[in-house]
Amino acid sequence: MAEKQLSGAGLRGQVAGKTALSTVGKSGSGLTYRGYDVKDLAENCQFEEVAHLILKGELPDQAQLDAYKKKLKGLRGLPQPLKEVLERIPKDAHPMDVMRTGCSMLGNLETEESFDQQEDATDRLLAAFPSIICYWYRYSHDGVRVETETDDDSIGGHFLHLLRGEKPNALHENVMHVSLILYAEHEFNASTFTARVCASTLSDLHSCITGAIGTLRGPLHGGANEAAMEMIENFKDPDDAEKGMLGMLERKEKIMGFGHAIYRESDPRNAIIKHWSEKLSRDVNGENLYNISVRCEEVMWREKKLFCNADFFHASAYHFMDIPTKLFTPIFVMSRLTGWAAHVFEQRSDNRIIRPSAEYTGPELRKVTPIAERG
Ligand SMILES: CC(=O)SCCNC(=O)CCNC(=O)[C@H](O)C(C)(C)COP(=O)(O)OP(=O)(O)OC[C@H]1O[C@@H](n2cnc3c(N)ncnc32)[C@H](O)[C@@H]1OP(=O)(O)O
Ligand SMILES: O=C([O-])CC(=O)C(=O)O
Repeated sequence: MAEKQLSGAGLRGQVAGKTALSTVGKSGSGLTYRGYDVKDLAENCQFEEVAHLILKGELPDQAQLDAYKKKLKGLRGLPQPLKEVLERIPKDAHPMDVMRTGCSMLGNLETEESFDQQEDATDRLLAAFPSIICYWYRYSHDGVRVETETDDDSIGGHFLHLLRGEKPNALHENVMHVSLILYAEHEFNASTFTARVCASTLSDLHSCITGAIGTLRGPLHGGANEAAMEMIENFKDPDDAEKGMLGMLERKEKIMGFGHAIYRESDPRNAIIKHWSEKLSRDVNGENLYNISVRCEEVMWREKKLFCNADFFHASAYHFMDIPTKLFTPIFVMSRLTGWAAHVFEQRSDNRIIRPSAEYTGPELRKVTPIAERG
């Protein structure tokens, strides 16, 4: 893959630190986690294997995977004070705000007292995030206090089970593995950089992750999958989508789910999730929405040479699994936690406080005028 010329505002193209965790947009492979191509991982691994790779350095063998899953299963329960906080968050709150509060509250109840607790604190969050979002969602929307300690085999299965009140089928659990793998890690993206800046002050893990959640929430980053869904569900058919997209382009509107800060001609995660979106569409008679999405992709490439990023076909894939649109970005959190935390560990292991300089554009040095003489 050709590398994009990176320069200009937004720190684009500037190396802000070192990482051994992933490569993005490098020749030979679009995206690697610790040397493995994301396509290879998505085809051959479960998400828990990839979480182990990112957080602990290597893919697990079978015994290690079984032990890791057992550990995570045992960490799904929520403390009563956290449940009480979740019950007080209104139904119309944004689920990303619920995630942010849930993470922060857990940091009060189970504070990371020293850095040697960092892996356990991360595993706890990994197991608890689906419980947090579903506990709030089911309580606020259905009046149900769900039992979060399920025996589901996987994090994605646990999430879908709590959300729907019944175990997911194999296809849906498999797509969750793929999706969580695709979203797990992405070098110095905005939310990860937030986590690293926070870590560089020697702050605690929950603060780093809470800040990262807030950064991921925006529509230019993780929030794009929700924004893409809101756009495509308003189109009647592919021709209507083409007309709508052309209008948006003419009005110079940003179209969510397209473009990327680093990739130039494709996001390697797109083809993978697109494949699964198509498969899911056939399962639920969702061909029209899938075809609308494909037409959007064609129009954006033809008109602007802009391609779908990881978020665009995630919208239809999640929709076909009957996941409410506002829960799309919290799924990203459940996955990206692995990348964020691994970057926090990496920052801590070789730390210097991150403190860049600014180019000053304000007034020259001046004297304070006494208040009575101002105005
Ligand atoms: C998992 C993720 O977080 S992936 C990213 C998710 N975000 C989105 O999908 C939001 C929509 N996309 C965007 O806003 C941008 O493409 C970003 C934020 C992802 C990257 O921003 P940048 O690095 O500034 O983009 P880039 O330099 O490639 O932009 C080139 C030009 O294309 C335009 N452009 C880029 N993306 C889009 C888009 N989605 N719709 C319309 N125009 C776009 C830019 O406005 C810019 O035009 P200009 O030169 O006239 O100002
Ligand atoms: O790298 C980025 O800027 C955004 C992105 O795709 C991600 O975080 O997955």
